[in-house]
Amino acid sequence: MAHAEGPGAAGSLRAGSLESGRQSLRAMERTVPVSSESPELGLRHAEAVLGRVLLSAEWLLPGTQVGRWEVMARLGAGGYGTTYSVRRVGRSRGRLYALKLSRRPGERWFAREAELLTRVRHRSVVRLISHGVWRLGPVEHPYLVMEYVEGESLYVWALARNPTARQMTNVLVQVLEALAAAHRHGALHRDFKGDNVLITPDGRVKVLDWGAGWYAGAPPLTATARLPPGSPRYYSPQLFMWRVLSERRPGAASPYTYCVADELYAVGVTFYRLLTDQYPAAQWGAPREVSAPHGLRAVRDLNPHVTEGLSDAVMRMLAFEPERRPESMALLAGELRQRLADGGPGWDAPLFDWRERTASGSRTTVEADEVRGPVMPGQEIALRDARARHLEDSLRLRGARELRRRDPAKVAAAEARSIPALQGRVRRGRSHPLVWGALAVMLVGPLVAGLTVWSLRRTLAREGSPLAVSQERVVQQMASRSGPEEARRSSTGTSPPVPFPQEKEAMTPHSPQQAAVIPMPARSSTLKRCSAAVGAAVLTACTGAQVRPDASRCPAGSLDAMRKLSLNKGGSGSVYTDITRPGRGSEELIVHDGPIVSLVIEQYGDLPVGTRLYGRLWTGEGRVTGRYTKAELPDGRIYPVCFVYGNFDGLEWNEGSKPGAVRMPRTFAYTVVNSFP
Ligand SMILES: Nc1ncnc2c1ncn2[C@@H]1O[C@H](COP(=O)(O)OP(=O)(O)OP(=O)(O)O)[C@@H](O)[C@H]1O
Repeated sequence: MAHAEGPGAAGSLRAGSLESGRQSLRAMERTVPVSSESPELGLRHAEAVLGRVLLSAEWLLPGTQVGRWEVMARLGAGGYGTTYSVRRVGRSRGRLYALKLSRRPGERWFAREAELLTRVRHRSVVRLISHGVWRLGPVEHPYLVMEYVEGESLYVWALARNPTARQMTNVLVQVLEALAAAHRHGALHRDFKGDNVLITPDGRVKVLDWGAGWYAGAPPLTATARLPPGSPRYYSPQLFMWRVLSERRPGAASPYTYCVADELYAVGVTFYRLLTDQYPAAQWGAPREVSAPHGLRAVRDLNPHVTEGLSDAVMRMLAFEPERRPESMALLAGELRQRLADGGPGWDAPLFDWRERTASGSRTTVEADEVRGPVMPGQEIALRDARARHLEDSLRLRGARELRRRDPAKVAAAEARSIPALQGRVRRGRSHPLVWGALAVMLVGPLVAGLTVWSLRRTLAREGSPLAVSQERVVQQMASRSGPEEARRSSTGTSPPVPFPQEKEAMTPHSPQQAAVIPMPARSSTLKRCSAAVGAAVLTACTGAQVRPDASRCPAGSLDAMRKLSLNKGGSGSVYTDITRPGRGSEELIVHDGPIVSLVIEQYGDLPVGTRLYGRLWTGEGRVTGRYTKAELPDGRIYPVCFVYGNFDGLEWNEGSKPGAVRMPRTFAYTVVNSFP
């Protein structure tokens, strides 16, 4: 249950919080611009502005107490307030919550949001814990305390993950179910967009920001507003035209009655953008053309990777006439669930092509979060705010430049970032086998599909398949719209993990017997296909069972590289055996002879979670042995390494294995060696 905390209970700025604020001076020195290069002077300057900074509801220092809540960090600011992560006072290791503090006193949106969140309880709607008013001097700022959602906004998630149609549809279904729950309670969100949805590392949806919402009998948000709140890009054609009319003839039109059909349209706009990287064009009148029954280009026209079922659902939400949109969110959710259950392989391919890897020198650098520089006393907050906004704008612009293609390294890094969160959940005993399933699917789903699609397209393109040519053309058309730089890039997707020269050597079997089994140098078209592809299906079709390789030296430079990475002989860490094979950690995996790409899921030395290990497996003689010769870190750095799969002796076959198709645990380990045994 959510609790209301009155001004009395909320309390005001306490001596304790001032004290803890002082203790945070060094931290503040990092975040508040200082006017001196000397740390001591900087500290004094920071102390001088401490009072001013503490007095802003927009920039509370860690340690500040708001009612029963202690501020940990600032999460971000929106149109009406600032959100902080908080803990209950006195519970330094307790659970995190999100506290949204109103910028202005007596903000009505907060009461509206609290009321809506109290009415709408659903697993995909952020949970309200408590609400109250924080007194800062004579001013009262309303605040809400909500469950803390560890996750990314829907747009960020989609850009960083390159999800499949199935994953995207799962998200859409959860969104529809959350909004349907609100509709059942006679409430509307009225500001639905991708920025107001968080996706947790295990793929769960939380719809946020209900302050603009509506329920029967809700008091007006402002005395004069006749226009429903929300973002114009997400307005339905009816709402858009009403707005144009009311601007031309103020006072002539009666207030707009926002309804479920408008909310459906906003969901349609969000998913149109997610699936095509662009907003739908504004619809000014009912479409007449048969070829474009909605007056919009269909999602599948713009992005052929979107399945028909998903494209169709989004286009129906965007129908010009409200009565042609789905009857209810719940019905559409049910329909999509059914489509998912019946779905074919198209549902499991990533929605966007992979970007060709750029040279490491051309990688963009990430700007530091800090905002530094000289500042006039008294201007700290305004300047800081302006700089933070500028930083956000440039990050957004950079995001926009990444249209159309997704970067496999970024996807791997994003996936690696969510592993600790999921592991934390497992450790806290709140895990469910499904979590691991979801993790595995999220980890490897996009990669398997991306790599397999890449390999197939590459192979087809080489052989001049008409399908490849036509897909290529569509992709080029899409790329050319996304900017000159993007258009210049080749459209063949990510580069394969081609072995280093030394890697090739370490992987090439030395005994004549082995050489007979794998005709490596042969250049038949089938073998070319094999060597280009990482997709497991292609690989396994091409390679046969082999025996254990001979002992050999480590790849050149690997010993130095491993020293640099603090990787000592005998040390080990856990890996997902094959990043191209999704599934639960507890499930078995069939491995075959040939190249393998594993994903590090446990840090050892300076080899972080999310590192990709490139190597080779051999399955002969009742044991699986493997060697890794290249490590690609999530930040794109590549090192030669000398690891064995499992330990020095490899791993005995599990029951039911046969040469060339051996049952193995899906998660296993690597061991650092100084020569291959
Ligand atoms: N319950 C929550 N758990 C974790 N993070 C949250 C939570 N609620 C909000 N946030 C994050 O806090 C930041 C600020 O959110 P806030 O709702 O204040 O503004 P906004 O959504 O960015 O803007 P606006 O409200 O104007 O649409 C966002 O990055 C948001 O993702």
